[in-house]
Amino acid sequence: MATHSLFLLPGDGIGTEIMVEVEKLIAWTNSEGLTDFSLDRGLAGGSAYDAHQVAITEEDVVKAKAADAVIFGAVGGPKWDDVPYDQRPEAALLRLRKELAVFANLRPAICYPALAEASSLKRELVEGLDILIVRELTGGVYFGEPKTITDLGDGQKRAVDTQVYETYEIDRIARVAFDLARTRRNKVHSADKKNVMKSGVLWDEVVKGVGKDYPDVELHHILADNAAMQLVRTPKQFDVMVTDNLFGDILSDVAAMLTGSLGMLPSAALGAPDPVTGKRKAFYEPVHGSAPDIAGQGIANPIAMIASFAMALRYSFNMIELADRVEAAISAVLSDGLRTGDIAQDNRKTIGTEEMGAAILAKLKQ
Ligand SMILES: NC(=O)C1=CN([C@@H]2O[C@H](COP(=O)(O)OP(=O)(O)OC[C@H]3O[C@@H](n4cnc5c(N)ncnc54)[C@H](O)[C@@H]3O)[C@@H](O)[C@H]2O)C=CC1
Ligand SMILES: CC(C)CC(=O)C(=O)O
Ligand SMILES: [Mg+2]
Repeated sequence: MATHSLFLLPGDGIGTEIMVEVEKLIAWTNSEGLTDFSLDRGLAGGSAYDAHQVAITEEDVVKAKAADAVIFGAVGGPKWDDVPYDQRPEAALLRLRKELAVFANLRPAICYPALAEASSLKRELVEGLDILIVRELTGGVYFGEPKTITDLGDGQKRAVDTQVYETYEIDRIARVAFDLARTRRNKVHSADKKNVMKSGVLWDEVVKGVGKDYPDVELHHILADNAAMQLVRTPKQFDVMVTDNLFGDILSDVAAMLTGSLGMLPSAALGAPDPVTGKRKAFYEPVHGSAPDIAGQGIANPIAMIASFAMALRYSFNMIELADRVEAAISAVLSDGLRTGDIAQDNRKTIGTEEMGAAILAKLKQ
């Protein structure tokens, strides 16, 4: 029997295209005896809806919960704009995050040296950039109730989303951020909107309380709108940024562009360690979506997906050396000048998804 189980959910659009490249990589690490992964595959999002009229089947939710790690591509697309709201593709993702209770979303934004020119910011602003956004993933306004649209008559409607946080949810994500800061540059920025939101007031109070247990870590408060501005003004002032579900979603897309492209940003979503086994539920996915504008053309950048798999090696399986090797292979192909369209500079020749995946695998084999 294989030592570790992976459940693959490619999803929709470019999700399916980039997952193929990760599968090739896993086939190689397994064949070399570097890993011993068993693989199972399921459907999520529009692909599940087309097959079963649900965003994800109960069977696939059970498999996701049982796996040592879930590797997820991306879901969504205009094809499913008119499906019932609770079966829209994104519902699969939110349900999996909630049911796996993977509350801690690590979104590292690293600017690879060869890509300093690919960012929309000046080289000196992003060269050497290494920041980590720690996003709360299972609470806040994406999940809060009530969540309704009410018909008021006279052509008027009222839409309500509810932002809710409880102390324990803020406390546990803050501890993840402080613990990670200790392995980095000992600095945490906590971003909220305490000037206008009660949830922000509680967020700040709890984060400051947790900060007392980490006197060696510098804690800075920042309003989330200013955080967005500072990320593009002087991004290197940040080390770890902890924030809620909505602000983390937005701020991590901003951070992505500092690295050259949304196609570069991986993520890990982790649950609390099991009190008996110490194992965490874990969910790995690129930060980007299903990119309907380029889906089906074979031109998506697979790096965020492959780097998400590297995060699985690091965080779920403690295979640090192999994770380092995968990341070094990514860095090496970029240094060789290989580029997908999203990270190409100066009308440089570009390669497709498959060629980029193959080039990374070839570097790994060296
Ligand atoms: N985790 C997930 O499954 C997510 C799903 N979505 C869904 O994806 C769909 C499309 O959303 P968008 O707002 O367009 O966001 P998106 O992230 O799919 O695309 C935004 C832009 O970035 C480009 N891009 C993204 N990933 C890329 C890659 N790997 N290589 C090259 N270019 C890349 C796209 O071509 C597009 O121009 C929607 O249905 C949305 O709900 C959005 C974000 C996350
Ligand atoms: C369905 C969305 C919440 C996905 C997204 O944009 C994200 O998690 O970054
Ligand atoms: Mg997002």
